[in-house]
Order: sequence, then structure tokens, then C-alpha cells
Amino acid sequence: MSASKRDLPMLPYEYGRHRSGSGVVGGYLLQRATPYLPPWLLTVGTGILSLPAHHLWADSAAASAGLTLASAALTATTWWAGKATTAQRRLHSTVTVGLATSWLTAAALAGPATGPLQGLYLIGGPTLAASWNIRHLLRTNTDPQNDGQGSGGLLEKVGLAKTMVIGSTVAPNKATFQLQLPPGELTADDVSKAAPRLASALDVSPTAVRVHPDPDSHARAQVTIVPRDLLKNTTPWPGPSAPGGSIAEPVVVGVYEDGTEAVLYFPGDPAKARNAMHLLIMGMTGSGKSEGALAALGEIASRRDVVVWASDPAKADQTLGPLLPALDWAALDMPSTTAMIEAITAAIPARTKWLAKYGYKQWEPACAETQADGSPGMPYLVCWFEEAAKTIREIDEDVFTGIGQEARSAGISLVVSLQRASGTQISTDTRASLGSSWCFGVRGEVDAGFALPDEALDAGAAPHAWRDKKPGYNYLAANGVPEQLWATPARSYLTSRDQLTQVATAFASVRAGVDAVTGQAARQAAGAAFTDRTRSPLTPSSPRTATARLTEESHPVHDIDDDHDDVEAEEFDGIDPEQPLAPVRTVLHFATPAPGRPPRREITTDEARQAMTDLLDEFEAAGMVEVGPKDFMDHCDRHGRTRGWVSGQVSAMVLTGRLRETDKAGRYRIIPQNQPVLAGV
Ligand SMILES: Nc1ncnc2c1ncn2[C@@H]1O[C@H](COP(=O)(O)OP(=O)(O)OP(=O)(O)O)[C@@H](O)[C@H]1O
Repeated sequence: MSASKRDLPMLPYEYGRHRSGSGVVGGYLLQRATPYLPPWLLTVGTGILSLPAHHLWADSAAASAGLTLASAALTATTWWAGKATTAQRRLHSTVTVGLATSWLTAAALAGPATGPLQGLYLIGGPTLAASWNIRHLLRTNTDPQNDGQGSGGLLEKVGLAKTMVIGSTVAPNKATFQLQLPPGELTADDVSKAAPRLASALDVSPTAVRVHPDPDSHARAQVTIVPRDLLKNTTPWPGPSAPGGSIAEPVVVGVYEDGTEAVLYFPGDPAKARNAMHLLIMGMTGSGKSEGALAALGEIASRRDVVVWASDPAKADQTLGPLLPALDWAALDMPSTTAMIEAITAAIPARTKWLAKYGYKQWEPACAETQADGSPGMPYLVCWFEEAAKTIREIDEDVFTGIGQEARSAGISLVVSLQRASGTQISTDTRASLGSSWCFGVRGEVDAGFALPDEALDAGAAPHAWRDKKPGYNYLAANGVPEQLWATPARSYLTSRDQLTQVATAFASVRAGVDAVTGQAARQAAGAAFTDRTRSPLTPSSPRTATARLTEESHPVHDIDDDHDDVEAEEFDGIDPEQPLAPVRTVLHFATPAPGRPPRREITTDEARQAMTDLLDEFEAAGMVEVGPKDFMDHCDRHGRTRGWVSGQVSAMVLTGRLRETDKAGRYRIIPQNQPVLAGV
């Protein structure tokens, strides 16, 4: 009888289809008793066989020797043949054969009823038969963990015979099993191949079964089963995870099925051996790519040290709309997308040179701060290409290849979003340079292979099971995401237009503007397409002036306001405004202002900017040729701002052509005002 039949006994009603009354009960009992009958039949058969054997060989010396030899040979053969089975079964079989053949030899020579032989038969025969019945009974209902035959049943049915479950943990909606495969017969790859059959046998979705090979042994694997889909309910975006924080902190884009956060890491981190991320976003139409992108961009827009250049030549502002005010450059048609790519290509060497000059191996949050020599910092740059298939089609199939290969070392992350990353849509070189993938539902298994690495697919990732029926479901196989999670389904947050508008507005004063190095390179490469790039007005309540087209003058570099620069923002970290204030211990008395001296007035941001412009004019009129943030700080009573703010304004002056960088760090040459803006380039 096959193992599957043994483990799935037929139920009485199945017999009842063709029989009735006592026939049903009799048939059922016979069916249940059949596996237990063979030992009893053999016992009876041995007893019956002893009668003719005694009749033939009672007085034969030759038969005596022959029977004894046959008995020993049969016993030895049983022991030898039992090598492949468990020690317990081998011993049980050998003892049974040894006792049965010994009794038969003695009964044949002396007669079955002679001396103790009759008693031995009547007691020993049933005992041995019953011992085999007990064994069978225990094996059928055994705990798979302890069954030397492997867990049989289910595992055998899905093609993993002789596999043993050597450990398990069971949580309310998650069961994890450690499998020991028969060495030399099965590998962890076989478990991956069996995953769909396991899902079918357990009657769960294909994405509910995941396989993780043991990195130390190819004969071991872990199988995780999550029967209930906990991502069914849409999770609204809970808002920025690190408001005013650095882009180096995780960008939270959704949740995994166990409620933990699904995160992306943009800059690299040498301490964790993590590279800067280039990301491929893939999913069929309606799978939730754009919403996922908005969740990520909403997070990025709330960080202080990152600039976003985004392109969507296909849908213009349909997707990016609410976030436009938070983007330094939004290329919403093909010509400006082309210019953006040229600008990025030019910015890579300029940024890399800047990083090398200040001793950075790669971008880190300190790069965005004012440098030791007073030079303004350089924020991280995220270049986001929505509907990238159109860009590739209309510019060049390798348009992203060079950027992908070189941008990482320049503090730039490239994000390319398309529906199908097949060879006809994106070159293999570009695909290879985008190391991370964020895969939403896809049309078929082949498409899944375009987006996800083999490790994720082998572990059970099946985005084709979702297609566009489960929007927002995704797999993240990205830098910094542990490989164990690559095949774990996540669901991206769903953002509302209001939330995104609020983020774009509320963090306007925190967000960095493009730095002078990147800006200058972009201006050289893209000219007016960059300097006159379309910006979107903020809502009237926003701190920025609402103008449809901002020029460099009115959109200062490092526009880290204004009234709350990032240094000040950091000072509030860890302070809970709900907590009552600590009791007053010391009272400081300030001198009363001198009579007749007017109280100091807070100046507005526009006034502070004007003060900077006036100062530069004065420096120029006084014959100064070079200036730096330090010169402006010496007159801080005029603008009343911190060094970080002043550095940002100096960068803005570089970008507008009023100042030009020199070989000396933190020193800038004054360009006479009547010279054309681009003269200094
Ligand atoms: N995380 C999510 N949770 C719930 N619903 C979602 C989620 N993401 C997307 N959706 C729903 O799916 C719809 C389609 O999503 P989206 O526009 O992002 O798809 P897409 O992959 O960008 O499609 P296309 O390629 O056609 O632009 C959305 O309008 C929204 O209703």
C-alpha cells in the first residue's frame, strides 16, 4: 500500500457509495484491519509449514544441517538488507526472522508439539506479530519530528520523501519548519521546487509558502508557511517616519505581513557593508507602482539633506502632482527628461571630485553639512524616473547604463520604474547596474524573473500570483534588506493627496536645495533647461513665495530656512512637548536694556537675503576680489542667521553666477554684476 493511501485512510461514507447496511461496516473494518494482518498470517503460515517439514525431515541429519544453515543465512541477510533502514527497524526485523527460522528448524526436526516448542509458538508467535502491529500503529500516527522514516505523508506527497522535520516554531499565523533532507538525494533546491505543491497540498496561496536554504548546508532548508493573508487591508501612510531627519535613515514604504516596516536605504553605509542603492521598480499596470513611489517620495520629501530630480514623460504631473513643490526638478516631458539625464551625467564627476576633495569615500550625512573650511555641503541626490520605458525608447536603450554604473560613488541614487524589465525594454547592462528591485504584481512567472533575483524566486517569491488583483503588494529585494525578507510579501502604504501636499509644504523650510557643485554641472550640461526648470508653487500657507517659475535667485540653494535651520531642528530631538516642564531651580537676571536703545527687531528671511546681497555689493565696492562665508558671518548682526544658512546663500550666489568657486576651499571670486550670468562658467 502506498504511503499516501496509508496516511489518508478512506472514510466509511466512501465505501457507502456502493454498499449498504452491514456490508458497509464489514468493508470498513476489513479496510482498517488489512495493514495489520500480514504478521499474523506469517505466524500462522510458519506453524502450518512446520507440520510437513517435520514429516519430511524428522530423522534427516542433512536436513538438520541444511535448515540450521538456511536459518542463519536468512537472519544474516535480514541484518544486511536492513542497512538502509533505521537501526530500530533493522534490529526488529533481524530478531523476528532469527526467532521464526530458529523455531521452524527446531519444529521441523523435533516436531512442533515437542517440549517447549508448542508453548513457544503460542506465546512467541502472537507476541512477534503484535509487536509489528504496534510498530505500524505508531508509525501511522507518529510525530514526524521523531520518525526515522522522515515525515512521510505530506512531504512524501510533494516529492520530499525521507525528509525529516528537525525543528519547528508555530506562531498564531506563521509556522516555520527546519527540514533535514536525505543527504545526497535531495537538496534545498528541491524544496524550492516543491513549494508550489506544498502550497497546493496545504490549500494556501502560492505566496504563503517560503523556502530559505541553509547557507551552511545544502541538505537543510527552512520552510515558512503563513496561511492567512494579513496584508488584505490597505494600510494608510502613517506620515513621515523621520521628519527633518537624514536620507541616511531608513525610508519606510510599507509593512510586511507580520506588521514590521518595509524599508529602503538610499545612501550606502560602509560600516554595514552596504552600497548606495539603485532601484528598479517593476509591476504591471495597476499593480501599485506609482502609489509605492509616492509613499517613498513622501518620506524623502520630509528629509533635510536630499534633493530629488524626478521625471515622468508619460503621465506628466498626474502621478507626481502633489509632490511637485518638493522636487528640485520635475521633468514632465521628453525634452526636459533628456536635459535631466545630461545634467546627471555631468553632475557625477563634479560630485565625485567634491567628495574626494573633502576626503569622503562615499556620501554620508556629514557631506550635507558645512565643511570644516566653511564650504557649503552637498546634499544627497535621488534621480527618480517614472515610466522609464518611454525614456529608454525615445533616448537610447543604454541611457541609464552609465549613470547606473557611476552614480553610486557620487552620492546619487537612480530609481527606474517600468512595467516590464524585459530585454526589449531595458538593456541587460542597465538591468545589471540597478542592484535592487521593488517588484509589484506582474503578468507571469517570466516577468517575475526580470525583476527579482533567483534567490528571491527560489525562496518562493511569486509576484505573478498577484498580477493587478492585489495592488500595492510587493517584494523588496534591495540593498540593506535581509535576504530572508526578499520573498516575504509587503504592502506599500497608500498616501492621500492631502498628506503629500502637507509634507511638501510643511518641510519646505527643512529641505535642502541643490548645491553649487551639482547645480553648476547641471547648468553647464543642460543650460536653460536647468536654470529655468519648472518648479511648482507651494500652497499660499507655505513659507516659500508662491511663484510658478522660480529662478535661482528666488530659490536659494540650501534653503534650510530661514528661521529654523537644521541645527536648531536637531536641538529639539528627543523633547516631548507633552511633558510638563521641570521645576525652576535657578533664576537668571538680565540687565535691563540701556535707556534710549531700541529693542532688537527680528528680521525676516527676505530682509536677511537682501542683507547678504547688500554685503556682497559692499565687499565688491571696497575692492575685495574674493569672499567666503566667514566674511558674511563677520557681519551677522546684519542678517542675523547661522553659519549653515549663510553657506547656503553663498552657494546660491555661486549658482546664479554672482560668485565663482576658486581653488581655495571656502573662497569665492566675486563676478562683477554687469557680466552675463553664464560668464563665470
Ligand atoms: N498600497 C496600496 N493599497 C491599496 N490600494 C492600492 C495600493 N497601491 C495602489 N492601490 C490601488 O491600485 C490603483 C493602481 O495603482 P497605481 O496607479 O499605483 O498602479 P501602477 O502600477 O502605477 O499602474 P500604471 O503602470 O498603470 O501607472 C490605485 O489607484 C489604488 O486604488
